[in-house]
Amino acid sequence: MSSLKAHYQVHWLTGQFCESGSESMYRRSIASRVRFESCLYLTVAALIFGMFAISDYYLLGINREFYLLLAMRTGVVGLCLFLAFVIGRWGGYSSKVWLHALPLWLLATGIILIVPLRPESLPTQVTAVVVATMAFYLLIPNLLTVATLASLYLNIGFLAFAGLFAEIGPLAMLRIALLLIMANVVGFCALLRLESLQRKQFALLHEERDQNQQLHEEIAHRKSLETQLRVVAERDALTGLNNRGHFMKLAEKLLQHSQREKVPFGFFMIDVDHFKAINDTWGHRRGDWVLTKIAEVCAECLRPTDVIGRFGGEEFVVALPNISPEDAQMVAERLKQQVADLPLQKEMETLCPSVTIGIAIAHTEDIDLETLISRADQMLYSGKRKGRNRVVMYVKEEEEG
Ligand SMILES: Nc1nc2c(ncn2[C@@H]2O[C@H](COP(=O)(O)OP(=O)(O)OP(=O)(O)O)[C@@H](O)[C@H]2O)c(=O)[nH]1
Repeated sequence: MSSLKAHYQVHWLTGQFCESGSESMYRRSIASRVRFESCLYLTVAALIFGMFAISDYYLLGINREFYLLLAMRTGVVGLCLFLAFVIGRWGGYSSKVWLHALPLWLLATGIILIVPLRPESLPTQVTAVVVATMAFYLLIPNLLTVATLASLYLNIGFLAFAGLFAEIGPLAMLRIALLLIMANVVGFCALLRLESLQRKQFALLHEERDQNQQLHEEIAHRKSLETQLRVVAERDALTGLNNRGHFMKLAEKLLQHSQREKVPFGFFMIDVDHFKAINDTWGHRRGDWVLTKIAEVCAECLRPTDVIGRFGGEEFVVALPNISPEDAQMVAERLKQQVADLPLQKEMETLCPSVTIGIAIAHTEDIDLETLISRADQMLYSGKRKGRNRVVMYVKEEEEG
């Protein structure tokens, strides 16, 4: 936060950002507006300056001074209009500050040059210089240094020419100087205040935007942490299947839903045969690999609505909502076959993986998940006893027998 503040610190005298990066960013953000405003004000100022030719005519009549003034005014107006056009087209405020300064110096020169040609109308010219000074400060936006230098040039030049050509006494000179100093101080302070206020507003907006950005990043980070935590809490680290706890939650919901809808619900208990021998022969690392592959093919065999999980060790469980006993038998047989066809690593070519699957079906009766699991488990062990690599389904008679 404090580094942000330092980043957007405004200089007390120039009204600009102390850091050049921030200043360039600010200038870029207002470049097109400044270009338009400079172009507009410059055109208006040039036209007003030109229109004073009418008063020259009434004051001087047609004589050499009038023609000189007219030539000077025409030159200044023409150049100013040309520069206004150039600024409007290409006047990048951040890189071509001189282009914005040039017309001010031109206008100032024009105003100064009137003094020797019309020395008798000095009071009018003093008013014009005061107005021009204020206009430099207030109408040339965001260029405090440029406006200050141009105003100082105008004021000092005017005073010098007034002293040289207008034959005024020291007291009148002092009065004019004080008036011009006042105009400069007022103009400078007003523009300084405006510039720093605009930059402070810009800084506030950016700080807010940066904070929003940070907040968004924080939210995204938290969301990703949440997802990671959920994965850790719900997934089995080795196979990526649902872990036992999460599987039980999902299976419970599916069973309840099936009972509400009055549709059958199937449950598989799958156990890898002779898995200890696999571990003993090829080591635990390859044993892990076999478990992962079996988990993969099992998951691929199922419908999107079925839910599979690792129950523990080399045991997997599957919940199959809305499935008939015949379909359940078919799915289990397909699953057993997929495991038998498992593509194996070269070193494990002699391995013939197989699984025994116990199935229990909840028809429409009110039965809980624990009972279903225990029935499927009984069938699993019955299959193991009968020689493994088989599918055994729970049927009522068997329970009674
Ligand atoms: N590599 C590996 N082995 C595991 C993992 N979890 C359990 N096991 C092993 O799986 C083996 C299971 O052995 P048993 O319960 O005797 O069953 P089995 O050898 O598959 O024999 P049957 O189930 O009767 O066909 C044990 O040796 C466990 O150490 C595991 O995550 N990775």
